Amino acid sequence: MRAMLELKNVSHVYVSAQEASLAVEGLDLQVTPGEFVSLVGPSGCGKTTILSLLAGLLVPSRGQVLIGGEPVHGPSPRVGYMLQQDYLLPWRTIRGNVLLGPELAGRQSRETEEAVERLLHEMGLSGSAARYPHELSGGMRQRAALVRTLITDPEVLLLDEPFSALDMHIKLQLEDLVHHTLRRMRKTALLVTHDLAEAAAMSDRVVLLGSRPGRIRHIFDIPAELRALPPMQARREPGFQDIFEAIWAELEEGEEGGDA
Ligand SMILES: Nc1ncnc2c1ncn2[C@@H]1O[C@H](COP(=O)(O)OP(=O)(O)OP(=O)(O)O)[C@@H](O)[C@H]1O
Repeated sequence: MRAMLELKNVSHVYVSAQEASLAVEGLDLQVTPGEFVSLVGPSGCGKTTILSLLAGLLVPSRGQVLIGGEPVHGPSPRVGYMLQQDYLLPWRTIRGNVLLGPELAGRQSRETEEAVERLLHEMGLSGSAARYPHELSGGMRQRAALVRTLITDPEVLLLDEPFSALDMHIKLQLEDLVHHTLRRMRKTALLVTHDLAEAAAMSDRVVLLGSRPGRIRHIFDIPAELRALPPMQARREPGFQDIFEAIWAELEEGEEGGDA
């Protein structure tokens, strides 16, 4: 099967007037259509750099970055981004925020409006569509941000710590909702997170990176019986602790080896 996301021997150097620093080196990764993959690793190992390369916000210093088999030449509507901060426009209602993407793309239609209402309903936001962002809780705002990302129908979602600013119980609920929605829509997703349990509960595979420079240390396949479950349920399975501890042990080994 052709990869939806592909990094081929990718390295990236940040260059400033004072110095050049090698952020990631020799990355090879393929993510198949509909797969959910997480990137974990110590601070500074290049997780955000990888998302920026895939989003077309950075050009790799070496190697190739491909989406759907095509080289990335800049931001593309095939790719949606969800971040820790929701970046909802405070002067627009939730519905107005969600409709911004289609408006800018000149794709306003009855179908789009119906799709917005459907997604708002699925995210439990129908009753809040006419409210402004400051009137909503953090979890509701992130659900609105997810609707805004999904309404442009990207094939790929890049998720940069989208749950990290939320209270634990809201975070667990949102993990389930995002997992369910992306699976149902058969989206390909790459999640950056510092939370190893979140990565293990939500993903098909977990990519562990080492740092200085960022390199792939190990790729963990999540057992099929866990993958079939919603994240909250997967966390309660006996096999969950084993995979969590395997990732943790590998992360610690890297740090002891001066990798962090
Ligand atoms: N704009 C930049 N200019 C110079 N160096 C940068 C820049 N952005 C990132 N770096 C460096 O590149 C490396 C990778 O950074 P990146 O932000 O991708 O890591 P990360 O794994 O996302 O970190 P964190 O987990 O702390 O968010 C780090 O050493 C960082 O200092």
